[in-house]
Amino acid sequence: MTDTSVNDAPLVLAVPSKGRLQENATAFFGRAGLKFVKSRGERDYRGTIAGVEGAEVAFLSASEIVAQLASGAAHLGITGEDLVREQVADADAAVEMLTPLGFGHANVVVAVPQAWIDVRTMADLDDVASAMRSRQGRKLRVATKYVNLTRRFFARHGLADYRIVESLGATEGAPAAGTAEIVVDITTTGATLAANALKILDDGVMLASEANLVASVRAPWSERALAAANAILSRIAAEEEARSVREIRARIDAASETLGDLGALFGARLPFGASPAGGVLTVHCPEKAVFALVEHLATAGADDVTVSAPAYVFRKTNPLIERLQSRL
Ligand SMILES: Nc1ncnc2c1ncn2[C@@H]1O[C@H](COP(=O)(O)OP(=O)(O)OP(=O)(O)O)[C@@H](O)[C@H]1O
Ligand SMILES: O=P(O)(O)OC[C@H]1O[C@H](OP(=O)(O)OP(=O)(O)O)[C@H](O)[C@@H]1O
Ligand SMILES: [Mg+2]
Repeated sequence: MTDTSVNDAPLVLAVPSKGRLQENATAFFGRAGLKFVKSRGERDYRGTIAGVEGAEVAFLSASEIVAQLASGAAHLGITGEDLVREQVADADAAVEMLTPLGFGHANVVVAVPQAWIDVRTMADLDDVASAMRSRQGRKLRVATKYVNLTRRFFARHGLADYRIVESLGATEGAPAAGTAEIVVDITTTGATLAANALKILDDGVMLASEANLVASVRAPWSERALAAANAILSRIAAEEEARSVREIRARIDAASETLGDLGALFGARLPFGASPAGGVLTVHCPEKAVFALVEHLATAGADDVTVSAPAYVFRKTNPLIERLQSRL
């Protein structure tokens, strides 16, 4: 590749196109004003973003998104932390988790048959595994698709007498089918474990996962790609900030300096600066502090106190872009 092509490489944003994360991920980008355009119709696996220059959208499965972030084929993507920790050998070197997204919650857990009433902890499981090994000469079989997470977690608990049976689906059925004694799998409601008469060990939660916005450290971060990332991340951050703040406007007799330190008192700030006596004051404050602040302003003689929820709050810089830049 020549220098110009590297400098020109577009940003690739990888978006779940199927499975559990698809709907929430699409809604998430929609809230941030990021609308995907598929020029060749619904089955097109490549798209663009309306109004964002230099960005391509790749529609992929959650696990393929991890692979592309790890290799550097995609710059940004949404995927589950479970898949990142499982699929990427040195995840912290290859990718940066920019922010958790509040959906796609699921735990990766160690589950054993409910009938094993004396087995409640990893230490109990270790006893079972050692006994199987010494009395029956065979190893405890663990059905899972989370091979690497399982090896790491079992090693941390000093459990060595086991063998992994790789599972590609319907993992919870393995004990009943006789292909493994226990399972490591992901769960949200617990319904599938219960239906298969399995229980989670007390200390058997290996990872509490949720969907994350993830950046690739290895992708070709051309100037063009960085500019596109800036446009995307500033919209996402503006929507995130807007969701957590309320804007309060009021006519007030006193100058804003006489109101005390609104930052210390309410976690609020004056985005457009201090207001003079007899002027209009604009305050941004956390949602939970709204009524306390309104009462504080009323005490100072405020009138027409109007509270609204902004759609976006754009700042010169934002935590997402700062996190990304700190890694490039
Ligand atoms: N109850 C759940 N079960 C499984 N995954 C969940 C659940 N809740 C949230 N997730 C998240 O969704 C991710 C994708 O799971 P999903 O089953 O949708 O994948 P998929 O689209 O079938 O992809 P693949 O074909 O690669 O398995 C999981 O890795 C996890 O991070
Ligand atoms: O705790 P629950 O709410 O019951 O969810 C857990 C189930 O969901 C997942 O399977 P999925 O439906 O994604 O099918 P898959 O195994 O084909 O990915 C997971 O592998 C469990 O089987
Ligand atoms: Mg699945």
